[in-house]
Parts: sequence; C-alpha cells; structure tokens
Amino acid sequence: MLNIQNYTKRFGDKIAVDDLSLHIAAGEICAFIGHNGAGKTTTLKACCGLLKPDGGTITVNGIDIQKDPIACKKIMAYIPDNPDLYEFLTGYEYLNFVADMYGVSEADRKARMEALAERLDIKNALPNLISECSHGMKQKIAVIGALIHEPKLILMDEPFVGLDPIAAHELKEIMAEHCRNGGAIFFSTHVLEVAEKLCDNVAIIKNGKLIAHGTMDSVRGDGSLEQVFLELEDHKD
Ligand SMILES: Nc1ncnc2c1ncn2[C@@H]1O[C@H](COP(=O)(O)OP(=O)(O)OP(=O)(O)O)[C@@H](O)[C@H]1O
Repeated sequence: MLNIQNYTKRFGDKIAVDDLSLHIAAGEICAFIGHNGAGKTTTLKACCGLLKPDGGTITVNGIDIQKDPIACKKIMAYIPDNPDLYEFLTGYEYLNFVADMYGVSEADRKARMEALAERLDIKNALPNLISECSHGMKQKIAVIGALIHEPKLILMDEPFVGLDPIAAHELKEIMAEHCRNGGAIFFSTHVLEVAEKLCDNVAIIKNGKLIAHGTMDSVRGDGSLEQVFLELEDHKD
C-alpha cells in the first residue's frame, strides 16, 4: 500500500531523513517512533506529497506521489500533528467542504459524519465555529474530515495528542477496524504503550536513519518496546 524507497530529505546542509526504505502492506498498522527531531514528520509529509524528496521514491498503491499526487490523495488521508482547520467555518461547514473536495455523495457523507461524530462525542459542537473549539475538539473534527472519503491509507502524526481517554480509545478502535477492512495506517507516536497494543509493525528512526523495522514481536524480542527504544537510543539511567 505504501512503499518508501531510499527517501532522503535535506534542509540546507542538514540531512533530516537519510535513505529511508519502508513498506506497509494493506491490513497493516505501523507505528513510527523516534526522538524529537528524528525525522518522523518529514517522512510523513513526504508520503502525502507535502514535501518534495531530495532522493528516492514514494508510491501509494503503486502510484508515485510526485508524479500523480491527486490520484494518491484520493485514496489517502493525512492527519497532521496540529489540527489547523479553517477557524471561520463551523464543524459541519468544514466537514462538508472536505466531503465536496473528495466528491463524497450527500448520503455517504451524512452517514459517515453522524457515525464518527457520535463515536468521538463531538456531535453537539459541530454547528459551532471551529474557532470556538478546544484543541481536542479540533483534533476530533480533523479525524472525521480525514475519514470522510474512506481512504485506503491513513497517515497520522501523533494522532492521540489532546484527545480525552474515551476519544483516544474510540480512535484506536477505528484504526483497528480500518486495518481489519484491508486499509493501512502509518502513524507517529511517542506513546510506546499505544504502539505496542495497537500495531503489528514498528519502525524506529534515529537522526534521520531507520534503525529498526519489523513486526512488533521481532523488534521487541523478550523486552518491552520502551527497553528496546532506550537501548537503541543509547540511553543510560
Ligand atoms: N522546514 C524545516 N527547515 C529546516 N529544518 C527542518 C524543517 N523541518 C524539519 N527540520 C529539521 O529536520 C529534522 C527532522 O524534523 P521532524 O519534524 O521530521 O522531526 P520529528 O521526528 O517529527 O520530531 P518530533 O517528535 O519533535 O515531532 C529536525 O532536525 C528539524 O529541525
């Protein structure tokens, strides 16, 4: 579903991501973990066509994101680390705008909006202006907007930040259902317990280089993900 081949990104003299290759198949959910500034956002942004690679290729369902970004965007969704939505729209106006962009029918958008708003407990706030919403409420609207066209691939940058425990639980359920239905998810997180519970696969990035990748069990071995992570980061207590 998502194939990253030798992706490299520089900002001036700095190499933010260095020759990173990773494959995420349909039905897989992969956690992307690494220290602050490791290169997670830079990789996720390249996967959805927001950053141009300095080297390598990224394909979504076999389509090159650089060559045909529109075709890729039709089948994918990106939830950035900060829900910067259009503050002057109401929640409903924003979601209808997103649904219009993706050509989602009136019946489908209504059904999906209602179901997701109910699950994430945000229904009552949707008639209000987004500028009046809290960070967590905006994050919930961003999640609904991302799922409104039923994408095959979902990219998320720290999606649980700001969500209350019930909404975080629902989002985990939604993510697991998405993968059971044949979709794929690649998301960054600093919450290693969530990664361990939710994911089949994990990718660890350090200073722009992928230093471990595989099934959760193979990367974790007999220890916890936290132990493995601290060892790979050369952290001493
Ligand atoms: N627009 C930019 N201009 C210059 N340097 C940048 C830019 N964006 C990112 N970087 C640098 O690239 C590196 C990777 O940043 P990135 O945002 O991908 O890290 P991250 O793993 O997502 O970190 P965090 O966990 O803190 O969100 C960092 O050294 C960062 O300073």
